Amino acid sequence: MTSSLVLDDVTVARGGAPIVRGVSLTAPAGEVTALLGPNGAGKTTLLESVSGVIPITGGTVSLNGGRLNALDRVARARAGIAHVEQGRTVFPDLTVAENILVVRRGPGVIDKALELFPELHKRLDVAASLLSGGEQQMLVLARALAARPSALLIDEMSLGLAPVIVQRLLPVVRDLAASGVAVLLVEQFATLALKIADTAHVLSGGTLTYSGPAAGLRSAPERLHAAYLGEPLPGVAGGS
Ligand SMILES: Nc1ncnc2c1ncn2[C@@H]1O[C@H](COP(=O)(O)OP(=O)(O)OP(=O)(O)O)[C@@H](O)[C@H]1O
Repeated sequence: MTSSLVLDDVTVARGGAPIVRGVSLTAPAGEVTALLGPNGAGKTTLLESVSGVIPITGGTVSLNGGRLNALDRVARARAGIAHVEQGRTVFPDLTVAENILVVRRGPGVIDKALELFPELHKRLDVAASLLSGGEQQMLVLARALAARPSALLIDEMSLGLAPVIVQRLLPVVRDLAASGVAVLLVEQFATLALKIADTAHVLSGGTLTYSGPAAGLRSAPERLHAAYLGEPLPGVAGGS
């Protein structure tokens, strides 16, 4: 069986109102799956329902064939879900090394987590609050990796970062996926996400309006635009 994160007909409500409706998608190990869509479409809500921050109200979420619905957030993390939430949530008073060791202790943990981030390796004893925004985002990613996840959910990695930093981070996300992780990437800058994504899904008004190869949107901005506006694209919407 190929390892992957699978959402089947997922519905999520907030404050009694349905926000996400009938979303089915697969994020396979080794690939970057982009989840795009306009503000308020429900992207963050969907990621939160996968990691267990909020419950799903219908459908199933499974990882590597195991159903996650009944598991709380901690159990889902143990099962292999890592969630990098919006806002670069480092522990500001802890050093770079300590931020990683919070997740896992043991020989080689820091070296392994920082394999893709040589700039952080030079600053192991620096308090996280003294890092730049880009370095903090790297640390959040490194910390997520320390848990050795099967699936990594990344919410708006580029928020507030200079384009040059985002350009540095994107290939890292690609490498991460190449190491065997299923990456589900929510990103406000669709063109950036499409550069590294294998597959893309567009969520508009809580439902998927495009599911297909990222290349299908990279080369056709008008299709991306139509999907953002909520126009289901024939033959590709709603699938996995
Ligand atoms: N805690 C909450 N209680 C009730 N409604 C909420 C809550 N959080 C978000 N919402 C609503 O859910 C909808 C989807 O929000 P969500 O943050 O998931 O969208 P998004 O696609 O991630 O948007 P953005 O790109 O702006 O972050 C919005 O209408 C929002 O107002």
